[in-house]
Amino acid sequence: MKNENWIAPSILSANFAKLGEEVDNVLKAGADIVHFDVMDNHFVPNLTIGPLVCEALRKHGVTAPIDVHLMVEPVDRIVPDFAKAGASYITFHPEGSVHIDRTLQLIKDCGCKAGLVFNPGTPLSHLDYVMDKLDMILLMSVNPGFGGQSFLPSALGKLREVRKRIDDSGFNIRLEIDGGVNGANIGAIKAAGADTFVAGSAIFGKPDYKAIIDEMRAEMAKVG
Ligand SMILES: O=C(CO)[C@H](O)[C@H](O)COP(=O)(O)O
Ligand SMILES: [Fe+2]
Repeated sequence: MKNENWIAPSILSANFAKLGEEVDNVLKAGADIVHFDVMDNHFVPNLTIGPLVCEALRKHGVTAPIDVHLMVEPVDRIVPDFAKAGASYITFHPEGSVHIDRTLQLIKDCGCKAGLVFNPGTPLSHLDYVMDKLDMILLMSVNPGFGGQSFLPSALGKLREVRKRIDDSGFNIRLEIDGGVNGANIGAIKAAGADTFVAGSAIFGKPDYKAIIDEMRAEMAKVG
């Protein structure tokens, strides 16, 4: 199954002092979904934003899907709060949950789409018995915790492997890549099988969001 390509700006690199405006502008510039990085200063050495900010974006009028990437441990306690706050997708790292299957079910029971996130060094065996519960698989192409890092090329082989697993499964699961994505590497990333592209510093670091999003789409179009 072939999904539309989605560009997902990571608001980690946005100007938090005017977040509503930043999200409006990036969506107006052609972004498809909003990538929302949640860090707890425990699972990763950084501390960011929680359900209150997600709710504030919804109250501000954001209607695009919000893709909540939970870099927290433990995961379950915060899932219902994000669902109530308006999250569309909730993804988490297997290392953050004692019972992966239970957490995926919890996310779905809360009315959200569910996904698993793999650090560069996390084995794909965590996928083995849960493919039927997944709406998204997110591969990290940096170690999580900070924006602005360089893309790890080992992610390309891992993407190809997961693309095959998804296609073989017959389920409609999005394949998202996160970390160091930019106009220069997005074509190779798409060719390796991704359909959802998180980019933080590459978009918010530029003065013209539309120009960089257009460039990313043009680079993807080159690989078909
Ligand atoms: O989850 C993340 C970091 O843990 C971010 O989504 C990611 O790093 C995006 O930022 P950039 O595109 O600048 O690498
Ligand atoms: Fe992320």
